[in-house]
Amino acid sequence: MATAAEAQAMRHAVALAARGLGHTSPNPVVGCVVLDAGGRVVGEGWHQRAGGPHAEVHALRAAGERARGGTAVVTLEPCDHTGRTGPCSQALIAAGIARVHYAVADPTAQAKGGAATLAAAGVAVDVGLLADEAEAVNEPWLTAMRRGRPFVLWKFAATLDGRSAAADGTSRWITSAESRADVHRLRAEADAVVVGSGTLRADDPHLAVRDREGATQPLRVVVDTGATIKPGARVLDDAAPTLIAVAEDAGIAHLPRRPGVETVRLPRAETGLRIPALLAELHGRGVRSVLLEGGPTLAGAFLAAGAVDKVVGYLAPVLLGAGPAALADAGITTIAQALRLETADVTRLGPDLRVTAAPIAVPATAPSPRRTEVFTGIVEELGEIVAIEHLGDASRFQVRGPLVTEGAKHGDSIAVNGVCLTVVDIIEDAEGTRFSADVMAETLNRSGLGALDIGSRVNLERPMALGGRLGGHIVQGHVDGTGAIVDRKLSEHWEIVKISLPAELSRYVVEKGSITVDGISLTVVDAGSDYFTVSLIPTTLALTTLGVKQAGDPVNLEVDVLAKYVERLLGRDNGTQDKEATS
Ligand SMILES: NC(=O)C1=CN([C@@H]2O[C@H](COP(=O)(O)OP(=O)(O)OC[C@H]3O[C@@H](n4cnc5c(N)ncnc54)[C@H](OP(=O)(O)O)[C@@H]3O)[C@@H](O)[C@H]2O)C=CC1
Ligand SMILES: Nc1c(N[C@@H]2O[C@H](COP(=O)(O)O)[C@@H](O)[C@H]2O)[nH]c(=O)[nH]c1=O
Repeated sequence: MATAAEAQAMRHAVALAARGLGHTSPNPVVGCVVLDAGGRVVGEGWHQRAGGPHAEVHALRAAGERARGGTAVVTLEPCDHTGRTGPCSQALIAAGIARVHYAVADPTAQAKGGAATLAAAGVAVDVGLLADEAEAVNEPWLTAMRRGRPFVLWKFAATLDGRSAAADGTSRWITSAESRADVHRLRAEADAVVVGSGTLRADDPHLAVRDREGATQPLRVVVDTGATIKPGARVLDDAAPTLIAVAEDAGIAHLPRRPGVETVRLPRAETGLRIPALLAELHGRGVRSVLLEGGPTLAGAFLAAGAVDKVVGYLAPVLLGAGPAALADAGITTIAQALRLETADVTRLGPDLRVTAAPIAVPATAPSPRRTEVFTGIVEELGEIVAIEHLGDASRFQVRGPLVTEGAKHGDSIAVNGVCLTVVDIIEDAEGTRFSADVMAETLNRSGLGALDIGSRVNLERPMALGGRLGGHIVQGHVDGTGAIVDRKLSEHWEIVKISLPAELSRYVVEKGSITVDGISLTVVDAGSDYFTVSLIPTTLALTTLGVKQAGDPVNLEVDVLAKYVERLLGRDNGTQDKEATS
């Protein structure tokens, strides 16, 4: 339990952290307040710039000897590593701090562990004080660390009838001076401001921060597949650095070559450049937060890629009646696919309204309203879990699987150990291409996915394509239950594996029938009331999880859907059928 003084100190620490916004990338913003043994504030500080002292060091310096026996209140778990500065955990121990309250755990493998080091040194450690506030101030950095790509805030300015420009393409200005000044605050807090080539041509935008003293200028990024930018474009001046993203085959001889202006070649998508590749490039350059300033076409592509974390719309009491909408095609064709947002804030700015909202996370393992996928149980690739992030009672898995990830996009399905998951993100960087997918608590509990760890191998299969071969049998990717490997017996050419079977599933399992084990379509050799056996050929052993799983390891089971239909048609299911399936 925190005292009132500690809670007040944390509130102040969050405000201190906010002072670093826009200056600390690629580091987080962090605030710290030190209380002496009597609960009086004796030091405070915040991380002011990357490479500079951390918040704890500033606060401890200010407190001096008064820190001994006192409490440090800090918005993020103190770091445990030596980077450009020493570990804060050691600094706190050396200063004689007796208790540490930190609000949010550090999600990075490099820095986390400070809490454990402090506890091992006898410091009392508490986590979670004002965690929501501390999460909010560090949202861009935390999102970037958790998702492996920069946080993206899409900003647009629109008339009350939803237009972002007039019919002739002019759009200056729809919103008021107050709103536009607020946009410069957003630019100052962002590491990069991004626009598409359409906006570049229509507006010749400048994209730098203006009228904000001490602001760190963001990287100006133009997404210009064909390198159409004119040498005299305003973004090419020296007010801020500029990155021109072009296609791998674009001619760039005419582009200016001077300090502050860089060109990067990226792979093409169906339209324009690949958004995940753009974000990976920016992430690699230390960009943790992107302000996407449009226009409507590029914003649609970001949304379709699942790459918008927050939206801020400035709505002006203006009508145009014609002209481009604030958002162009985002891959949504029917109302069931509408991207629903949760409004976080509505503020009046002069005559305008500023609405801030975030996409509502749809549990990715919920039945899709859009389609029913069909798998065949022929595993395409043995993938690997490379990260697991805990999001409340759900988990976000990052899975390495270059084959199934190729050409995949946000919203696609991939069966992971026989569980149909929806791709949230495609992540491309030096570590290779991965996809991330969310798994609800219910699925974690009811399938073997909850037992997976970083490094676990997983069977991966994309849904069957129209006209593809049905190599195995019809697999839905809806796990009915879990069994466990009972034993494995080697024979000369194959291995007989015995797997335990939950009692409620045994009626669907018959000799020579089909069953899906961890997403693999297999033929049942022998079926008992609480077990079945399958024989595995060397190829299956080499290419799937069943080659490595040992006695006691859990496996996901999906019984043959035909058996369920037969049972229902014969009226023998007592209405219980399939209610237990996980997804
Ligand atoms: N009110 C507001 O907030 C804003 C209004 N506007 C207005 O919007 C209009 C311009 O909008 P628009 O033409 O949609 O321009 P965009 O800025 O959205 O640029 C679209 C272009 O970006 C390029 N691009 C690169 N990669 C991709 C990708 N993956 N997906 C889609 N496009 C990609 C494409 O051209 P290519 O591949 O050839 O490079 C595409 O045509 C102007 O009238 C401007 O005034 C613009 C911004 C904000
Ligand atoms: N029209 C419009 C906006 N347009 C956005 O501002 C960009 C111009 O930036 P700059 O050249 O730096 O002033 C332009 O390209 C587009 O992205 N923004 C707004 O807040 N309100 C508006 O009414």
